Amino acid sequence: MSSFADFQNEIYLNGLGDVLPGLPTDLTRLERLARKRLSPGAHGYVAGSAGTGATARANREAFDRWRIVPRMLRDVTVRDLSVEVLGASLPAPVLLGPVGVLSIVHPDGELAVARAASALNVPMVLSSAASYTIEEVAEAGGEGPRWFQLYWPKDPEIAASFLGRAKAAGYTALVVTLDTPMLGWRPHDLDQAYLPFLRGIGVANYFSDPAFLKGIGGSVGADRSTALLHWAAIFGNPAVTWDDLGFLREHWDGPIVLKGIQHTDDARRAVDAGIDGVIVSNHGGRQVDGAVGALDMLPEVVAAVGERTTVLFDSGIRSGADVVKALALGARAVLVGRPYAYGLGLAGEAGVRHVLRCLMAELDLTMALSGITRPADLTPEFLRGP
Ligand SMILES: Cc1cc2nc3c(=O)[nH]c(=O)nc-3n(C[C@H](O)[C@H](O)[C@H](O)COP(=O)(O)O)c2cc1C
Ligand SMILES: CC(C)CC(=O)C(=O)O
Repeated sequence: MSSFADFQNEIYLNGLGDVLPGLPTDLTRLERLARKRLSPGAHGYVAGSAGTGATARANREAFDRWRIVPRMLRDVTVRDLSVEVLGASLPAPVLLGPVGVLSIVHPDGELAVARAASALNVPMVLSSAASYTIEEVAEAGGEGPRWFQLYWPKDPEIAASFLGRAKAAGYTALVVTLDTPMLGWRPHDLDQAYLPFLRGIGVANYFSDPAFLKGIGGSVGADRSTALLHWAAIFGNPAVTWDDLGFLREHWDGPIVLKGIQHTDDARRAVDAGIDGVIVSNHGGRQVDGAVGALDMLPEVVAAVGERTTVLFDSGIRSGADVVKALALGARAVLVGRPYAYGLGLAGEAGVRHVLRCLMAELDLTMALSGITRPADLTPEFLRGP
């Protein structure tokens, strides 16, 4: 695709329904449609956030406080959205972030996401808590780029086994999520008594893992309750500290990225420990209620470690303009979460492609109309801020 915005002309010429699965092109409207179409339990799980929702709101408010200041007469005919991230070239500064349990919104779950990502050559970050296994998703994604996200389990043998499986299945980078050693307080799910795992969704990697099975006598068994209880016991590891990062290096020889960094000191420690990148993220506001908006911390983290490491960002991205803002504040690329889960829920693989194409086309147009032709040229000077 020479210009992502050609997509806009395709829509004008052929009509939305001929080019897209008939879904809204504004991802906030897509979100509202998903609320109507998904089951209350699944919608509540995806849309929900921690406590009163203050952090999720703070994520959006942080974006609203920054405004783009477009520049004129800068020849924006030819644009190139590609960026290099951890040694790989991406078609645009956008990745599909790790979202687990996706078969709650569509039976094809992560398989459909892998196909959509592969079609656009966008990296998909596969969650440890996916509904399909590391190997199944790799096969669905074919030659497409893929990263693996680790939820650091209590049992180091399971962690090592996951990393070995991911490596063997062609996942190139490792994302280690630090902000979820346990689930946050999520009233949406508590009130509906809805937790995907207890319904056996999101445990595919565990139930197919020799190290996990060893802990329950070799197999899951017809009554899955023993296996599920064991899963709940080993899923998160609240005891890990900075001293344990060496374990990751011992078992993973590719790039390692820490997800959930919000404080500059943590970012510095990560870099001092030889980590290849950080994701400034508060898990989309799903973990700590009353936390700072993720975008509010991005400039500080970039100032602290931006010259020494790759800084990525997620939490609250809903439009191409949001991507422009995060990039101008120093992120190399962004990850999206809920929007593509809604696309998946509404239209399967085509819905995920829809979300990616809309986001990239809008990013391309917003850059062009702001006088920018390459992501690397985006600097804080293009923003007016708090
Ligand atoms: C339904 C759902 C499941 C998620 N599962 C994971 C996961 O398995 N691993 C992980 O690191 N983050 C997970 N996340 C967090 C996302 O990776 C990401 O940080 C967040 O969704 C970004 O915010 P956004 O939804 O506003 O784009 C999940 C988010 C949602 C909404
Ligand atoms: C396995 C989970 C903890 C999934 C997750 O990260 C989330 O629901 O936010």
